[in-house]
Amino acid sequence: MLKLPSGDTVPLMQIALFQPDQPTNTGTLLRLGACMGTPVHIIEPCGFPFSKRALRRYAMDYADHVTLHHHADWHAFQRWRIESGSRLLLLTTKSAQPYHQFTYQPDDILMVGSESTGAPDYVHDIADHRLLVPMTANVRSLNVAVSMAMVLGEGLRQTDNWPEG
Ligand SMILES: C[S@@+](CC[C@H](N)C(=O)[O-])C[C@H]1O[C@@H](n2cnc3c(N)ncnc32)[C@H](O)[C@@H]1O
Repeated sequence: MLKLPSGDTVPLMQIALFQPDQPTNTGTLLRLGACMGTPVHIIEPCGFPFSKRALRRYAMDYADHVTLHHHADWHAFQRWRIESGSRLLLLTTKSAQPYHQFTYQPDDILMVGSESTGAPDYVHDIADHRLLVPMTANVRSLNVAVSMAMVLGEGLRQTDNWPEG
């Protein structure tokens, strides 16, 4: 759920980046959030200095059009998430659940792991569901932003929650 300043809540899919390493990927995901009207949560520590200047450098002016939540650490994110009551869906190559055969809810939180190490066990343990984008054999993984774009697209398609142009 997204809480509006009025206190009302609206069901809205949100995306979360667990300890991102690469500012260019973070910029791409912020741009995705800006274009899809999807709030973005960034969970520290990041592998780069997090600043308004860095965001504008990598997300350009799209940084001005995204609802961004910056969490000091995993515990801060978890506190917010539990209060939100939304499901946490972790995108991971370690799942056997294909993302396109999963049923989404309009207020799901889609999370990606860091580029270098993915998500640690404690995130896997707490996730409500873990989703895989099926790949060909002998490859390791998709780019983090590409995997999120695919899954977010399917989630928005199923819930018919596209942004109004
Ligand atoms: C570059 S990958 C991480 C690779 C990392 N070395 C590992 O072992 O998890 C970064 C993130 O992209 C997402 N990702 C990449 N490919 C994926 C796939 N095929 N299915 C689901 N998530 C994927 C996951 O969230 C992953 O944590």
